[in-house]
Amino acid sequence: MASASRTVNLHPANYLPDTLETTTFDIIVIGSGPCGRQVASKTAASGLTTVIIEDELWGGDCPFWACMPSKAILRPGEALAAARMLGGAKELIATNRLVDVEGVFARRDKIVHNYDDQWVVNLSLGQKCTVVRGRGSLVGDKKVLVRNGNGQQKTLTATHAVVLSTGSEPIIPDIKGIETIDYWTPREATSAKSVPGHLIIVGGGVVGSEMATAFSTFGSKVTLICPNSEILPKFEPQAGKLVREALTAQGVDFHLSAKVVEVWKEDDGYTSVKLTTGKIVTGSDVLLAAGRKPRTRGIGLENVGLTPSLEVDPTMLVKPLEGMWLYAVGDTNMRSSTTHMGEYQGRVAANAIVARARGENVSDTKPWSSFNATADNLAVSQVVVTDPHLASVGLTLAEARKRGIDAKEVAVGFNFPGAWVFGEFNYEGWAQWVVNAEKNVLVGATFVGREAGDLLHPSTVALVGEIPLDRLIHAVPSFPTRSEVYGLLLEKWLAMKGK
Ligand SMILES: Cc1cc2nc3c(=O)[nH]c(=O)nc-3n(C[C@H](O)[C@H](O)[C@H](O)COP(=O)(O)OP(=O)(O)OC[C@H]3O[C@@H](n4cnc5c(N)ncnc54)[C@H](O)[C@@H]3O)c2cc1C
Ligand SMILES: NC(=O)c1ccc[n+]([C@@H]2O[C@H](COP(=O)([O-])OP(=O)(O)OC[C@H]3O[C@@H](n4cnc5c(N)ncnc54)[C@H](O)[C@@H]3O)[C@@H](O)[C@H]2O)c1
Repeated sequence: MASASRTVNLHPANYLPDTLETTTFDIIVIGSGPCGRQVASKTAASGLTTVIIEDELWGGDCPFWACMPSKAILRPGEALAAARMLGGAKELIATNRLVDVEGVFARRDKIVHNYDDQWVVNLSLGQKCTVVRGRGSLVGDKKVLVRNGNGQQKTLTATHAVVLSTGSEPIIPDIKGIETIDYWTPREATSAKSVPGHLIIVGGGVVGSEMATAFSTFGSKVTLICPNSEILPKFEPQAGKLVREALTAQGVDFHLSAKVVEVWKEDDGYTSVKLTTGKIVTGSDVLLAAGRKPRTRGIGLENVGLTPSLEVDPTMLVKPLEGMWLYAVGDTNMRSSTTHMGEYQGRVAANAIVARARGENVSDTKPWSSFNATADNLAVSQVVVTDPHLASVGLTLAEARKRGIDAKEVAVGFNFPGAWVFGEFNYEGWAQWVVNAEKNVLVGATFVGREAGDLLHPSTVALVGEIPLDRLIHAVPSFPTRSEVYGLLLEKWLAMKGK
């Protein structure tokens, strides 16, 4: 069995509620994750006094438990695989396809600063924010109680706004016997100290697919169980299929259209799971990766007449609530659970808070204004760090058509010189645009290919800027680079239009 416990360094002696010199701030932010800190840094920079409350590691999930450690453990396997495509490099790499796991974990520990959060605290202090460790909860309009484990507590008052940025927590599926096993959540996977013999992953979304990629390069046998007919169901079906085929080639077993109905512990310490298909799979460890829900329990929403599922307007103001003082950003509002989109919401919320504090009315702003998180609806971008990467922005073809858009699909492969230099004529990939044919602009894009995540951003820019595709032909990709795929997409689209 792999061990899951971690030591974290919280510096608990510092920044306690009793050390606060005042209890009144212009802005109170609950949660020091990337999204809360984004708001706080901007409100503080504009001269509004801002306090951040945090009851775990300062910095939230992204730097310690989520984005950074997951990408840290994925990158070595990916780099090795990329080098193995190249004659002249592959001969120098051991034929064993596994990474050096101890080295990978040591690098991960460095990247997460050994679970010591002082560097992020220093960032917040440098941004002129007041820092306080404890659990925050709403106790009335603009009133937040901060309480720590030692019984210290203070009630803080906001003169302008309270921002909820409390993040999300894993959904634990309702499976018979689940309470009898010692399962992993994503935290135990990204902070693993040893390698499971056989990891069973429940859920075929982003976490499930990324962790299947990582642990198979560590030498674990991996079985992934997904209730949908294809993995990564939020993306283009062809993209999920390509990632699954690559993982299958790497030795991962898939059970699609299957749910776990029961789990139990075997006498030898292994865990068995029974599927809706009747099959039983036995492994050393189980990772639950079945999605996330807002971390809103126990934060006092009932004290201001709200329920745990928060709805926000385009400025991130919580609806329906009088007084325009409560905002929710990042995973808390579950609009799109990524760091970059949550930080974007944080920027929009900060703009609105600062403007409202000056007495401006910013509630009826147009899409794409600095007070309106329009991209949440039209331009969500994401790179799934599987091997190959799955990078996407905007709408899928099906979503676009559902919205009544005259959407056309343009899809090409990666058979061109810029891709050949990354392998030996064997760089495999798929690029797809979803075009609004009537307006001649992009509404969606997907790229699948090894290390292809960075190909996405030009499409995001074209989509947000609504650049006419005829104009884009003047943006000439350099030769020989993988960006040549843009030329192929454009030529295909112009041919489809008969130009
Ligand atoms: C395994 C994994 C990998 C991921 N990889 C990526 C990736 O590569 N790229 C990407 O963009 N996204 C990734 N994500 C998603 C990303 O981690 C989240 O979207 C992001 O962390 C959300 O930031 P946040 O500020 O909303 O919340 P969080 O980062 O969760 O921060 C919320 C903070 O609030 C604190 N808090 C909660 N309640 C209270 C309270 N009552 N009082 C005081 N403090 C409180 C918590 O302790 C926490 O520190 C990944 C997620 C997972 C699970
Ligand atoms: N690279 C990145 O940007 C990155 C990486 C990891 C996570 N994240 C974010 O973190 C969030 C959480 O990721 P996630 O993979 O947990 O969620 P997800 O929503 O991406 O996928 C959840 C998966 O679990 C399945 N599922 C749901 N109920 C189930 C059940 N009862 N049994 C088995 N499977 C079930 C779903 O069908 C889906 O395939 C995502 O929103 C994602 O955007 C981002």
